Amino acid sequence: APASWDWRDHGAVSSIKNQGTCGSCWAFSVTGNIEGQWFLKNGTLLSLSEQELVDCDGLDQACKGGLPSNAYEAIEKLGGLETETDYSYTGMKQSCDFTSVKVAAYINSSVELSKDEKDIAAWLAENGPVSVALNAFAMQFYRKGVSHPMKIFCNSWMIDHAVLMVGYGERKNIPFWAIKNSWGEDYGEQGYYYLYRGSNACGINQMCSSAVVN
Ligand SMILES: CCC[C@@H](/C=C/S(=O)(=O)c1ccccc1)NC(=O)[C@H](Cc1ccccc1)NC(=O)N1CCC(N2CCOCC2)CC1
Repeated sequence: APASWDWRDHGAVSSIKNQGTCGSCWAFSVTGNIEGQWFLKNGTLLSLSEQELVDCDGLDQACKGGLPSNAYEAIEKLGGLETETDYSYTGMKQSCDFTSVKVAAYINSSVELSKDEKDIAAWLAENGPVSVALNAFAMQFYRKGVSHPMKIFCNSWMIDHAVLMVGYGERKNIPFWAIKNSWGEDYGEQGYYYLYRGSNACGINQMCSSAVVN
């Protein structure tokens, strides 16, 4: 795998979004992954709808949380995702307003990735941004630089947030993951969180997944 990679350099990542007070991070993680998969298959970068998942994904709990694995299944059943413009974000659960006529992107299946950070980096560089989940404790106090929280402050078994891994590299010999968050542009470094790579920090390696677009 390349020593570093960043899908933002290849046009596969949409702009930073803001989930607001709704616990819909799981939906943003999944739309970010599918935006990347769709771009790499069809050459078009779309901004896809999280609100469709909040309102219409009955396997998840809208603003009270969800799992990417459930969301992929729900998207397959619904038939795809509408664009952010067609089904815009309100940050509150409403009645489902999905219409298959407006589907802009669809998926065929999904995959769970290896839990080995070397394999995850190789998969990412080859296939696109990855939906990941982690313990977000350190993220809440993050401002800039490569976050390397002590294990006691970032328990790998208390995973409570879902985000999008868009790249990896090294800063002053410190290996990092570049992570797209959904807490707005003012968060961290222009909306991004940089986490130490190589010690399974905060459980980042535990739940890596991606949609598959054939
Ligand atoms: C209230 C939900 C908040 C929301 C988004 C987080 S957040 O708001 O961005 C945030 C996270 C951490 C600190 C501060 C803010 N978190 C989630 O959606 C997290 C994300 C996650 C956690 C663990 C593994 C994978 C993904 N998921 C969850 O919170 N849930 C996962 C599914 C679970 N279901 C219960 C019923 O039976 C089926 C499963 C409900 C809770």
